[in-house]
Amino acid sequence: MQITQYTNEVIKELNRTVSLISEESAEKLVEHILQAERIFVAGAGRSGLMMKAFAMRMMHMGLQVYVVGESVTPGLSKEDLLIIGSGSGETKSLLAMAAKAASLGAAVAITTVIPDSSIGRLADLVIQIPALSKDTTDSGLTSIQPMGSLFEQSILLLFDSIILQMMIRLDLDSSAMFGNHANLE
Ligand SMILES: O=C([C@H](O)CO)[C@H](O)[C@H](O)COP(=O)(O)O
Repeated sequence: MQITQYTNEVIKELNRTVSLISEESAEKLVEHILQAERIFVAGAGRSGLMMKAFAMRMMHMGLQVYVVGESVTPGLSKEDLLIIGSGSGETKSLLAMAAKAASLGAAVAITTVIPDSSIGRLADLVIQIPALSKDTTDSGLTSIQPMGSLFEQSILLLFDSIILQMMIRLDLDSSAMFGNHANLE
């Protein structure tokens, strides 16, 4: 298959996947974000890269947002929201973070393939992504892509769409957000 044909197949997979995400749970994530004092995001590997991309856009919106594990990230408190991106919902470091956040009384949200995963069961809000997790072989879903690619792409698109809705809610446009763009590049 040619590379551009692969791209078309990936887009079809994404179309199928994002159309099955619950609008209600996505809206609830928006509410949680807007009500939180500060937002912390966490994820490992490629899922973590998508969480960083989401954090960057929220920073552009003027929200107080931190990536867990960065040297300047402060402690979490009960007024805060922790958003985890984990296809499997089982990544040990993230499970420990979710448990700690819950014990501190902070709200925990997760985007995951498996709502009934260890982190999913701990979370206050679960957004299910009907994709494959990195080691799923028998979910009944198929993808031409390896491991968690479909999940990772789907959350990136979901988060970018959540940003679009929050821009309306906060009356922000791209040029206002550009005011917060990095200028030491
Ligand atoms: O890097 C990863 C990826 O699956 C490769 O496609 C994962 O995002 C990383 O291992 C974290 O896993 P999950 O917590 O299950 O998303």
